Amino acid sequence: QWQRKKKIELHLPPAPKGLPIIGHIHLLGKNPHQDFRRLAQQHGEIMYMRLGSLPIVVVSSPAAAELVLKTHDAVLSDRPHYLSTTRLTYGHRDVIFAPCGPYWCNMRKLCTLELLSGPKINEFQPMRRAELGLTVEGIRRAAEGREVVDVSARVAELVGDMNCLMVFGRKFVDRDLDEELGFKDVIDETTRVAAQPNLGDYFPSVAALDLQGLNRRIKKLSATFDGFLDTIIDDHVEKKEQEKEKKGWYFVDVMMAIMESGGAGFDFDRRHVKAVLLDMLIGGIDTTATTVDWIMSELMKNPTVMKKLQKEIEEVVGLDQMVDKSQLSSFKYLGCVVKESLRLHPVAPLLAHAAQEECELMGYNIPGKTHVFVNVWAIGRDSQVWPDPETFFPERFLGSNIDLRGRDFQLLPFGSGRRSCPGLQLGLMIVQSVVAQLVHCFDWELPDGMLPDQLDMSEKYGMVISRAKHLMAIPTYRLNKIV
Ligand code: HEM
Repeated sequence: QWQRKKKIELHLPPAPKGLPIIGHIHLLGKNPHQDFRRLAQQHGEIMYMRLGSLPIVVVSSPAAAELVLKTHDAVLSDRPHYLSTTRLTYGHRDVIFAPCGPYWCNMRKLCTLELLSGPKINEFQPMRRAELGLTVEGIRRAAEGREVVDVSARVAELVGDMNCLMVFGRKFVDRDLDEELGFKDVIDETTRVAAQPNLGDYFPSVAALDLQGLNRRIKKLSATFDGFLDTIIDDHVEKKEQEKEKKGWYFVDVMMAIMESGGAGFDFDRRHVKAVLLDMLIGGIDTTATTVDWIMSELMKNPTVMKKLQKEIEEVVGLDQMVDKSQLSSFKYLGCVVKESLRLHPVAPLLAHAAQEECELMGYNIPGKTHVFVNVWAIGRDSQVWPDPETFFPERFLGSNIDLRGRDFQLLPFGSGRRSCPGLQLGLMIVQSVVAQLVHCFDWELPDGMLPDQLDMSEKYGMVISRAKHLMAIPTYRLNKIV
């Protein structure tokens, strides 16, 4: 009776009309971020919905985002837990899905210190430069034969290699992870399956039936990763035995050393190591590669912007050499292009948070454990926030001090607050250097006489929103000599 009374007293945010039992599930299709935006246009910047038995709140304005990510950050920075993420993360022993608390806080600090800090990022700069050089050379050869290049696949491979070299100290070929699917394909498939609405999450009583077969698929994928990570860890243990005196430590070694020392100060076994390593793979590769993919797509769709960017880089670098990392900070227009692309294509369109306990938001009651989504995708396309929002126009950022690091709530591609992306510096640096190099070293043309405005920009929903179709283009080498 007390609970019923409490329910009646709750002043919940406005909600679309729901149905008995299923609530609002029927209102969501293949692209929930787009559906949430459409619904928010009718019901407002803060909206309450129920997916089966699961209460959710969606916010879709900079002011509401600030309340979630700054004002009420302490209460709203838990993560939603789903059947898929629970399995993939060894029961939330990672960083991305770990509940707020000492474990999450310590692991996040550790990842920042050992992999994502400025000095660590610099340590791996020569490796990243060499990998970029290999990719440019591969594309240059394709250009000689006027081949159509799968830009999406090349970028994914490059970013995957860079990331694996930093985390594991070696690269992998496709079949190292799965006999049939490629490395990036398995990561892609995982983020896609994990993001698919699972009836078992909405109706826990039918979870065991696995009506959509999603639990089976995620079980198979997590077994693939588990075997892969076990092999890597075993290799490192063996290598350490043989090369005791050698330094050359990679992130995996640091994790293993903490585990073996027993001095973490919190529970830390092989499952924790694997969960965190998986975060660095899934959190680092797909996000960065997809960001580059969207930027290259927008540049090919907008040839005048491409030319202007090439000119900016050429004026500093000339046409006799590749771009050097030290030159990146002088490319103001490149910064605008990156921001503008992330405004239209934030790779994580919904920041997924959860309420640790009941709180008040914009005068409404938010019950404890409610999932709170910040629709960054909708904010980036809101005409009240951005003039002519659907147009790709990097110049809107010239002379503006709107930043993408989480200070300005109209542009949140890396989130904001205590759950914001710890890989921002690394991710942004890789994005800028890859785009600068691809644009500087090559002219790009769409295949089969396709005109720029015919390029299909459809999205494919997942934990990361990627292009529905790979970006294909014909490169022409534009430097004066082979570098
Ligand atoms: C362009 C590249 C990247 C983008 C756009 C991006 C974006 C994001 C976003 C939007 C979040 C969630 C923020 C929130 O919930 O408020 C996040 C979290 C996270 N990202 Fe990134 N990210 C990128 C690169 C990376 C890289 C390179 C790594 C590491 C190798 C990384 C590791 C993480 C981790 C561990 C979290 C979870 C943080 C936590 O829950 O405490 N990210 N990222």
